[in-house]
Amino acid sequence: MNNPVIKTNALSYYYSAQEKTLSEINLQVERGSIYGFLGPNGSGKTTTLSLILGLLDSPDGSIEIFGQHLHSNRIGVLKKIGSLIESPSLYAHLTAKENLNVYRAVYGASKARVEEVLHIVGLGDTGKKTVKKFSLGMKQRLSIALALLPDPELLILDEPSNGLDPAGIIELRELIKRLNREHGMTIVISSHLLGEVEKMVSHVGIILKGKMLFQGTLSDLQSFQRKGARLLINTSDNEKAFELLRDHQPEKAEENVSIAFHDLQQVANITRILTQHALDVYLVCPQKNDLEQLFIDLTSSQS
Ligand SMILES: Nc1ncnc2c1ncn2[C@@H]1O[C@H](COP(=O)(O)OP(=O)(O)OP(=O)(O)O)[C@@H](O)[C@H]1O
Repeated sequence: MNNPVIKTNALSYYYSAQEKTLSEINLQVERGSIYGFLGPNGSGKTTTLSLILGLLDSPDGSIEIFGQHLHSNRIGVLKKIGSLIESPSLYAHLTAKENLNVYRAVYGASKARVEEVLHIVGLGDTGKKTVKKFSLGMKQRLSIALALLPDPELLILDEPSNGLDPAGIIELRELIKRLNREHGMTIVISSHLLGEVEKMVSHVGIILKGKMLFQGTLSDLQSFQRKGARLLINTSDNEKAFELLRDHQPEKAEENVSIAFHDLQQVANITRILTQHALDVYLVCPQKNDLEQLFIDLTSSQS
């Protein structure tokens, strides 16, 4: 198996002596993966990513990137990482290309690379348009273009969807998938919304209050989610539906009847029972755990 691109070992961090912000985080990112780093606001995502990028000092535990200790190979390691952790300063009165040319010298990138990254992020045809006329999504893609200048092997994006409208989120998602698929980049993307990243990630790490609750492939997470999932049912007579589904240990959920969801065959069986008893079926809908519910389930499965 490939060596992981990022491997932290019992990574802990204190902003102040009294408060442990991160507690023994073992984060592992496989080469070629898109790793969704999920957690609610304040759970420690930015702190973890800042440590991985060498922006914060003196954690407990260790960080290995590309198989090397960050501590002793800082410059060599960081050269191969592109990141977007705080919005970079974009010059509003300059075009996308002019902005990239300002940063080009910093990264020692060629003029050809500027054209290349403009094209990759889909800003190749913005010509003379200055950044002040860009949408937020375009600004975000330009920020990613800056991170791509050094042609990194690993791209770390901290909450890049923040503030974007649905169209901007879709464009960003397509860009991330393309960078991974066509340019072989390993990507770490943090978010507080599972729904926002689950259409693109291959792996997921979930952090809550500085502790890693879950780490695995997206399908591992989906099987976990299914375990706690419920089926919502709404019919022309929910009282009767409740009685008919007694064997499934139904619960009342607002205007619906809710039962534990197992598989799609169960949906077919239930619909048949209900229609055979002349009930009109308005809704039979598997309700996947959202991130909030998942946190509750993951937390309770650990206690
Ligand atoms: N510079 C700092 N000094 C002291 N405490 C901090 C500092 N930065 C973050 N914290 C605290 O550390 C905890 C983790 O914050 P962090 O920013 O890593 O979380 P996050 O998951 O990235 O959340 P968000 O999505 O809101 O940025 C929070 O309780 C936060 O208040």
